[in-house]
Amino acid sequence: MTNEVVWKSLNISPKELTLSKVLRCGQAFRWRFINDTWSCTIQNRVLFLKQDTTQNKIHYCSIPNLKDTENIVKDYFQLHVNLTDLYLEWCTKDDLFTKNATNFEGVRMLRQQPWENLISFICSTNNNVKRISKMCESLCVNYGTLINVPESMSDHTGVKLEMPADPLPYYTFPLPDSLASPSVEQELRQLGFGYRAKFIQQTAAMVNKDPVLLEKLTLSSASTSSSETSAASESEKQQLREMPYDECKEFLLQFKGVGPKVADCVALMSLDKHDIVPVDTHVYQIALRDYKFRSKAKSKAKGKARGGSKVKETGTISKELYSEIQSFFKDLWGEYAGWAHSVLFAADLKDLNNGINDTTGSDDLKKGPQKKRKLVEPKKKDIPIDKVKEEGDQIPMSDSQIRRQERLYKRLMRQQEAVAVSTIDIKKE
Ligand SMILES: Nc1nc2[nH]c(O)nc2c(=O)[nH]1
Repeated sequence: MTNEVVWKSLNISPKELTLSKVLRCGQAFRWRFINDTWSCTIQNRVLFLKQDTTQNKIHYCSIPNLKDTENIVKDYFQLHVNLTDLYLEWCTKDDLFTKNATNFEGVRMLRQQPWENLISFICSTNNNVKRISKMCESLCVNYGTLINVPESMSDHTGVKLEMPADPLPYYTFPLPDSLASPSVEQELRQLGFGYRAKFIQQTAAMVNKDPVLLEKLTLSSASTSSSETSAASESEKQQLREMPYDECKEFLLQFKGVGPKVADCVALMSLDKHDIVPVDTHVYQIALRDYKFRSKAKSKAKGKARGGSKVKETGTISKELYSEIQSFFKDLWGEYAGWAHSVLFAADLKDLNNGINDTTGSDDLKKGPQKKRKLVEPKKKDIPIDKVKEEGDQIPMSDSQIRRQERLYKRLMRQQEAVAVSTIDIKKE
């Protein structure tokens, strides 16, 4: 590899893209920020980004210096979508958006690789951003491929550049074949993944043994088209990004550890389903607390209007309530509802708020009006929405913690329809 790096620039204002918000708002989990530079491995390169808000520029370069990096950046941030116009539209439609999105400009939806996104959100079940990030990093370090970054490089004019000093090497996110072997489950347990270890290994094994699944989930370039060398026939390929939402969701739900919320996060964050709002505790709380959402089904059936009463003691909600909340936001914000939700999700995260939202002194996210819930058996068809309370915030977790989580989780998973809706736990980071 030549030690030459070429920094290039895109003209883009913080209103259109604010890296410090977007790369920390619970969509992607592997971005590092060192010496004013963001970096992450993406499609077999390390991508470096610097934002200059005064000049309305984002500088980027990659190692190795590959020709398609500009396309990768534009595609990853979906720069063809005018976010300023979308904010204006959401503000016109929704006064609360106007109020809550203040200071949250430039939060756009990333367009991530579906395979990585799927595994990251399997990790996100009952978890917080910090721990999800540690797990993703751990997957890369243990199962990814090293990308060598020289300490010093020159730019294309020969001027010597110091790369941001980073003590940690860069690894790619592992492909399914690296995670598919049965021994991976035990290894991941030892690394502190708990019950997620099994889901990751099983999902990887499913994808690894089926060329059609592999093709659909591991897109090789920024485009939606598949590679010409694929073993899958045209009809089998049916690209997920072009598929209708229902079919796409059905496809995602076949994987282990994937429930409605995880599937919706992948549909929104990787597969162009821009209108989809993944419903978890926090979105549910935003609906109740800020939007005074009330379930119509409930008020019709029992003459009672409080949506809050619909989260059962099991911490689950019905499929109907899940779709009711999803439709509520879609009706409110329109075809980019999923993007709008991400702005409010970011605004609700304390890490991005310098503690402004730190009303409880202990949580990742603002607290809603919900009562403490006991964990009891959910009914069939209920979707677990709430966090399972965790005692520790560090990985590896203790064996007893893992066993406890497994017991709780298995109990929920036993129910026919009660597949996991992952949440970010609300522990302080
Ligand atoms: N509803 C959402 N849930 C999330 N979890 C997570 O890690 N990110 C999100 C998100 O953006 N929305």
